[in-house]
Amino acid sequence: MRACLSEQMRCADEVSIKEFSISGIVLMENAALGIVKEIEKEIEGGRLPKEGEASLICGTGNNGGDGFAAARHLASKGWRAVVFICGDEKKITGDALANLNIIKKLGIPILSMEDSNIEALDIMFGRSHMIIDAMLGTGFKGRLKGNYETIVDKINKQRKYVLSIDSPTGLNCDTGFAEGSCIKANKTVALGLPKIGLVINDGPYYCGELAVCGLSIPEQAYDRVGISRYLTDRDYVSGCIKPRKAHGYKGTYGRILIAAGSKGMEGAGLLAAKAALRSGAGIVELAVPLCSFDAVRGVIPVVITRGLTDDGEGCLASKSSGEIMLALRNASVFLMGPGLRTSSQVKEAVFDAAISCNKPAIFDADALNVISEEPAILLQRPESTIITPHPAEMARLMGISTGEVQGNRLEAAESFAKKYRVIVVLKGYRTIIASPWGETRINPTGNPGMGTAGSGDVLGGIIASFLAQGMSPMEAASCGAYIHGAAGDRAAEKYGQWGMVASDIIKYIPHTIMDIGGK
Ligand SMILES: NC(=O)C1=CN([C@@H]2O[C@H](COP(=O)(O)OP(=O)(O)OC[C@H]3O[C@@H](n4cnc5c(N)ncnc54)[C@H](OP(=O)(O)O)[C@@H]3O)[C@@H](O)[C@H]2O)[C@@H](O)CC1
Ligand SMILES: Nc1ncnc2c1ncn2[C@@H]1O[C@H](COP(=O)(O)OP(=O)(O)O)[C@@H](O)[C@H]1O
Ligand SMILES: [K+]
Repeated sequence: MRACLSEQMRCADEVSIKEFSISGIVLMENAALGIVKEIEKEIEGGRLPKEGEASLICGTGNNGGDGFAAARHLASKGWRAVVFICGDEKKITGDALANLNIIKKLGIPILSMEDSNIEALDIMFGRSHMIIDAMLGTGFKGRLKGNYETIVDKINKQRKYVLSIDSPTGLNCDTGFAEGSCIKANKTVALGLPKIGLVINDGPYYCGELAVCGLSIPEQAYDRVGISRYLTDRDYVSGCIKPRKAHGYKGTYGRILIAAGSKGMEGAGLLAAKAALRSGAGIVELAVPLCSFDAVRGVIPVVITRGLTDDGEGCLASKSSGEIMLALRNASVFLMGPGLRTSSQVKEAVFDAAISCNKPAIFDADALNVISEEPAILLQRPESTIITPHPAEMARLMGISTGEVQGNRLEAAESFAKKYRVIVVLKGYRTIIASPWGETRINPTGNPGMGTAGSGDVLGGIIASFLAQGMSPMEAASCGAYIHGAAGDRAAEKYGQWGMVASDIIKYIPHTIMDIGGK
């Protein structure tokens, strides 16, 4: 599913209205119908009563207009709808005014949020079964002005069921951050497309459950605006996970070479190897420094192991790159980095391999730490490249602070992907997958329990596996992140976020893939 900036949504609305003649009032009516449909789902789920009192807090823009129209539909379904207008009623124009005039004629109670009424709000809200936040949507800028902040705080204090229309008021729906007070909704009904800020950073916290009402805006309108950011969903992933061919054999599903590990860090490569096999790779070969060879040989009987020349101090020697190149002749995909450490010899080995490896490659962990000394090396890669940095590794690669990366994760991933022509998988809450050609995907799965040693190694293995089985690099990175997170969510259900470890994520990869449609 696509996700967009508020400005892009405004353009798509405009294209629908002007080029496809879907008038604004139709879009607003569709919004109201979509909102009421989502409320009915809550009633079916027992989270709301069938009828009751609904307070609709409406702003003076079109977000408020959606609220006026929703009040009419709720009233027709037996709800006692009470509309509160925030701000100067004289500012209401166009479709919003048309809907306000209708509810006035219908006799739906309308109260102005004059300062004098504010103190009475606690009592009014206290009576409601549901509060609908139709104050501000994509037109909101900066920090809440006037009495909005007080109203938002009062609504949050009520702990009533709150449904936000299009975006929780106070949330910057482009960045996913709130500068001041912000509605904490139970459910947010995004109109048209979900705005990016609803799905990254603090957005999901404020939105609660996210539902999307398409408003009947045609895909062509989004194409016209050039919206190329997506929220990866189940349908996308199941479309990429193809049934295995009846005549397939292990060679059909790729051979992965993993170069990983150093003395005492043997687990990283093993986790990646096992994750790759559990997600369908045909053959996995794990190459480690000779000094680590005994620690990995035979640990996973189905993994081929190989020793590479070490530097006598527990890490890869620079000349191991020649041996890696030899091993790569039979491989279809290369994964390098987990647990390598960062000596100067490791750096040479990584740089040689990066330049010479003419197979699709994934660089992770310490491979990225050494590449961050000269990221331009990535431009010399002869084949497609995926990098999987966590925020601190991304910061090192970009020469900025981790805070700067986290403050603008989309921009960080997208700019690096374009500059160095690689697919960036910027890990963490809502992993971002950015491509050099402008397509970006946001991953919705995963949980804080995945902040556990080795979890990233598992991700590298899954992505390598999908790549080896024929997915495009962008598909492999996006589906890899999705399956990794979804398997992590299952692991958290079983062991809890506190108790789960990286190997638990691997345990749930097969079931997760089966659930998505893989046989
Ligand atoms: N055809 C369409 O386009 C469709 C649009 N749709 C709906 O319209 C919504 C967008 O509508 P919109 O553009 O009217 O903006 P909206 O979110 O109502 O806010 C405008 C108001 O915000 C105010 N304001 C701004 N910053 C503020 C602050 N910091 N603190 C306080 N106030 C602030 C600003 O006041 P001003 O700054 O002008 O004084 C102005 O009054 C969209 O989210 C969706 O719900 C759907 O119905 C589908 C069809
Ligand atoms: N709060 C979270 N929500 C979702 N995923 C998370 C969260 N915290 C961590 N993860 C995921 O866990 C993995 C951690 O990777 P990484 O930091 O490289 O760990 P390690 O180096 O120990 O293997 C990443 O895939 C990341 O996206
Ligand atoms: K809103």
